[in-house]
Amino acid sequence: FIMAQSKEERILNFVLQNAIKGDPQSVVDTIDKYCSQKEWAMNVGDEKGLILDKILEETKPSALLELGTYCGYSAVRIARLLKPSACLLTIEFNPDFAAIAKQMIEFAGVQDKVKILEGPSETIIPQLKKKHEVDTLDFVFLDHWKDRYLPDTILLLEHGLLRKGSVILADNVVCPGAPDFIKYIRNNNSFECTNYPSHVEYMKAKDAMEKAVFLG
Ligand SMILES: Nc1ncnc2c1ncn2[C@@H]1O[C@H](Cn2cc(CNC(=O)c3cc([N+](=O)[O-])cc(O)c3O)nn2)[C@@H](O)[C@H]1O
Ligand SMILES: [Mg+2]
Repeated sequence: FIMAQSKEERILNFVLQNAIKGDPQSVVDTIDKYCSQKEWAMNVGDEKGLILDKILEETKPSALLELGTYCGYSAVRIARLLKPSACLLTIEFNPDFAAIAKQMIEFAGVQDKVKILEGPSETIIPQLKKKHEVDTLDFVFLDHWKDRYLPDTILLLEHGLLRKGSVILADNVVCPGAPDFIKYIRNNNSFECTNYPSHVEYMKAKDAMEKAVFLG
């Protein structure tokens, strides 16, 4: 019985049945279509997605980290813009969501540029250098629990994962908001911050993204 599935399974099935296999743009557009017309879901979405695209095109990153894979919308959106040698590591602790994201990423054909790391960010970030052969990160996308933005940013610093020029981009700094992260990052002279006003995905409510460039 179709409604017995989870919302995330319905999103994946809609993509498998309506998007073009191997075409990441069609996967992104199809998720946006479903989530704006049928069931809202917490993807970064098309409006904030264009801001993400622009910052990626300016940064041209090779080593990327995303916190909070969910259904894989932003992993596909990011990977579609990466050069062949670039690699996005994305951390997800919910095994059901990780399984859905894996299928979404493979259907889009970007699996060679994306690696899903299953587990909580607080456990995996300290393992990135030794276990996942990361040197430093060029780009970090924060889109997981909002009260983890600050502690995980501090973990990235403590583990030497940021270098001069590393870009951190945080979703939802207005709604739901990440006030402790914003207070810290805007008052820390080692970061140069820029705010990008926008709206909550698929809604009229105000939201924003914050870019913080590490100055070393
Ligand atoms: N410490 C963590 N480590 C690994 N994965 C995590 C962690 N915290 C959450 N996740 C995963 O992030 C995914 C997405 N996620 C993000 C959030 C928090 N984000 C929001 O609540 C949110 C809420 C709205 N909203 O209410 O309008 C809009 C947005 O864009 C949002 O990101 N909750 N789950 C989920 O799959 C979850 O398992
Ligand atoms: Mg978000």
